Amino acid sequence: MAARAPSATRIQPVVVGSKDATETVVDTILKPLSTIESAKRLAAYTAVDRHVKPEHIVSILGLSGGSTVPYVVERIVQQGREANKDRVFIPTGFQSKELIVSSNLNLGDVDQYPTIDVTLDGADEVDRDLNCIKGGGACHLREKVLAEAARTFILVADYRKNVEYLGTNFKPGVPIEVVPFAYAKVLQNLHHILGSPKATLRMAVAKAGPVVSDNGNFIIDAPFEREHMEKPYDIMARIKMLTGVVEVGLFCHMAQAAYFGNEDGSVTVKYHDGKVETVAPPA
Ligand SMILES: O=C(CO)[C@H](O)[C@H](O)COP(=O)(O)O
Repeated sequence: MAARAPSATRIQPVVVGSKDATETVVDTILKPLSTIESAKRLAAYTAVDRHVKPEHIVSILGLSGGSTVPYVVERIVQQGREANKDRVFIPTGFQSKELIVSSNLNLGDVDQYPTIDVTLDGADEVDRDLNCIKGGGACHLREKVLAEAARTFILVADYRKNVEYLGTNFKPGVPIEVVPFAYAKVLQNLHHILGSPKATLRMAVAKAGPVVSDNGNFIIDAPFEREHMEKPYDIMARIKMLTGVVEVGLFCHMAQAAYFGNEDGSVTVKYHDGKVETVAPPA
């Protein structure tokens, strides 16, 4: 099944718990898809068409949070009830769980399914080696668990996320989940030992105080200079060694492929072996 061309007038789906949930439902219903949303959807549809075949009736799929993954679910739902009746979908947290339930898909847990056929996930930025920054939505601990559990881990994003080096467009820094008791010490270590003087505790927007993850932890955003981001595995390992750090939002050597929707309606597919493919816009 070929992905449909993005349309400037197509209605954006209303998604329970999306990052845009602050918009009213009426605004969301009336708003046509922007170029960026079209790009996200095109990448998501193409990835689903390639990795979640209608004939793959029995499969376990991991789904993350973020604003791109709802388009993954939209495409999976379009495959129909029969294709989805025996599939099990594993969420990473509140948002993706709501999405699975409201889409009438079968909900599972990684406790029951520690091996997952395919995990599809968004990303904040992806480099030329398919290393990525994740955790803009503070879900990266669970997302990493589902990425590791997956036989195939696929990234889906729009063109802004397709970069040579991490940190090119995504400026808040590397998301780091920390145990609340340890946050001040981890911040101090990031500032003075690991070379991220601007690392900050992420504050909530519609609540006083810090963002609290689905695991009850805090999130630190730590920007690093290019020299560190060119070797993301090294800096990830050093951050992870700090006492109190639960997980680092750098996913290195994990993805098999990344799908990027482009402004012109094409999709760039990058593979872990360095191959790059351009899927032309649908006629
Ligand atoms: O890592 C994530 C959540 O922790 C998201 O995948 C990432 O923030 C990308 O989000 P979006 O699809 O909204 O751009």
